[in-house]
Amino acid sequence: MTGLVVRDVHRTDKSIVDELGSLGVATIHEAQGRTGLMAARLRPIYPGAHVGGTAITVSVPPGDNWMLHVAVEQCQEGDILVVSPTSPSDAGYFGELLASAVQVRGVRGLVIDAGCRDVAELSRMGFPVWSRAVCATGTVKETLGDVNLPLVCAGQLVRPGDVVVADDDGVVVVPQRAAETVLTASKAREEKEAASRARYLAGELSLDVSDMRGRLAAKGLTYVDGEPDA
Ligand SMILES: O=C([O-])CC(=O)C(=O)O
Ligand SMILES: [Mg+2]
Repeated sequence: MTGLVVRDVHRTDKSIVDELGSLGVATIHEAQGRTGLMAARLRPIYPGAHVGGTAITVSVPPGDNWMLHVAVEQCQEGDILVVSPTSPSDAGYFGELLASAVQVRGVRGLVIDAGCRDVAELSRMGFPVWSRAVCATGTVKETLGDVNLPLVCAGQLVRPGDVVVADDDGVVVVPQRAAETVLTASKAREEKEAASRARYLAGELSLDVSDMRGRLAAKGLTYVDGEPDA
């Protein structure tokens, strides 16, 4: 297909998105059954960024950022741009100019399985990007792609309007239909970890806090004095 598709988005409820966005990527990933995590090659361009938002998906040809300009018009407050090239590319698709254009529209960040550039300016602007490369190579505006169709980005299926949360640990996608359930499970996990943390800080061993001793013994772990038998 050579034609361009720009589709309307039905976004996840904002209060759920914002609550998920306040939780860590590792927590959410665990709470949704260790699913949804994008490949570890996506790294933040500066440390400490932590955002949650609704996905605007952009499928782009290698070395061509035209569809990003088309996508800007579709963005609303609370969105995160999720960009994936149809073939691998490290080119610098996105920089401070495009960031200016989307930041005024309330976009919270960019996730791109390709390159970005102008990272000093992006850092100064406080516009977070998770990318597979930082690369000054420019891109052209020649070939159409798609905006707001489901796509695969860094190994994960992302549908427009899904929840995307990103922090120093990586990027996780929460499908819109599961968002409320995953939020509940994530909050429960946070509470459980808070209780464990308090016990660790009080000097208890994780072996006891998590009842591991019986399972270790069942596996045959033995404690010996001196040298183990050869
Ligand atoms: O202009 C581009 O193609 C990408 C860029 O550097 C910017 O957005 O500032
Ligand atoms: Mg630039």
